[in-house]
Amino acid sequence: MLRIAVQSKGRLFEDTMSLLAEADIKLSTSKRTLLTQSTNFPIEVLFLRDDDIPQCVASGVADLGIVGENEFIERNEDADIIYRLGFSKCRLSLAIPKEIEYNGVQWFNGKKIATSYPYILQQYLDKQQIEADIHLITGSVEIAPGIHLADAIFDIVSSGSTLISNNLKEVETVMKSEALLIGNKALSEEKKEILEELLFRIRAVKAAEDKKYILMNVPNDRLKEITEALPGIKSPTIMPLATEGWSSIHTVLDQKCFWEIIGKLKALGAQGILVLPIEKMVL
Ligand SMILES: Nc1ncnc2c1ncn2[C@@H]1O[C@H](COP(=O)(O)OP(=O)(O)OP(=O)(O)O)[C@@H](O)[C@H]1O
Ligand SMILES: O=P(O)(O)OC[C@H]1O[C@H](OP(=O)(O)OP(=O)(O)O)[C@H](O)[C@@H]1O
Ligand SMILES: [Mg+2]
Repeated sequence: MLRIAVQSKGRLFEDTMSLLAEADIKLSTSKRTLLTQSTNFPIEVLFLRDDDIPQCVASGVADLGIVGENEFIERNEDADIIYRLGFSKCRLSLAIPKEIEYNGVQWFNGKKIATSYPYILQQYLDKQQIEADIHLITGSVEIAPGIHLADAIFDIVSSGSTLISNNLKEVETVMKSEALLIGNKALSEEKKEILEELLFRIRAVKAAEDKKYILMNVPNDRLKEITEALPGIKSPTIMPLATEGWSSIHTVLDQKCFWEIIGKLKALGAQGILVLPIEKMVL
């Protein structure tokens, strides 16, 4: 049985639980315990604070973990990055009071910077040859300049709205982050096999993300133009309709180019366009 450490509550929790659910890993959710076994897959889930996940995986207490890249790098623990999960995207940035005129990273020399990420910040400052005083705080970092606890902050930014509401501006982006699946470096062969099965499912779920299955009716004399306009995963499926002179085209489209393509297809004579979500995709 594989043991995976996940965040018990917070920013990573919901996406992590949805990913496991979409991979058809059922958990007994009736009682909220620290450790829950799956009822249909050889895995058990250990719920922890995200700070503790890297060490737990590196030491082998858990075989796998799902944690933010920022936290994984900060903890500097020896574990493998197995898969980049693509959710909880954010960045770690330096920010300063918005009225200050900023003239480059040298501004931070001799300044006091509040952060929960001292290791990543120190590495960055060393690289930039800046000497600053790092003030460690574990939460509400953005308030620090406002209460004269520090001159600047180094923290997570996503939409930037927390910075704005604290009268701060982002001046340097130090690293980008997303949720990672990390793994212990010495998994047994049996555990590696379970991990492969888990990865197979995760890949299928991820491949289907942002993809749509579309079907439409097209007059046969437009088939060539319409199929050429479709950037499907392979060539589309074409089937004759009961109505003489018409066919049905089925294909998979990227959500990103969806509206652009749909407009083109309609203009080329496609009718009755149906768009369906895809649950999983095995490529
Ligand atoms: N605003 C955001 N947008 C996107 N991702 C974020 C955001 N804030 C945090 N994250 C990501 O989610 C992770 C967990 O954030 P959260 O705020 O839940 O952490 P926490 O308060 O340290 O939780 P815990 O109680 O588990 O220690 C962060 O390490 C980061 O990778
Ligand atoms: O750029 P934004 O979209 O505003 O996001 C950034 C904020 O999000 C996180 O805090 P969260 O809201 O999770 O609260 P927390 O401080 O309790 O962790 C993070 O610590 C930042 O404060
Ligand atoms: Mg934490």
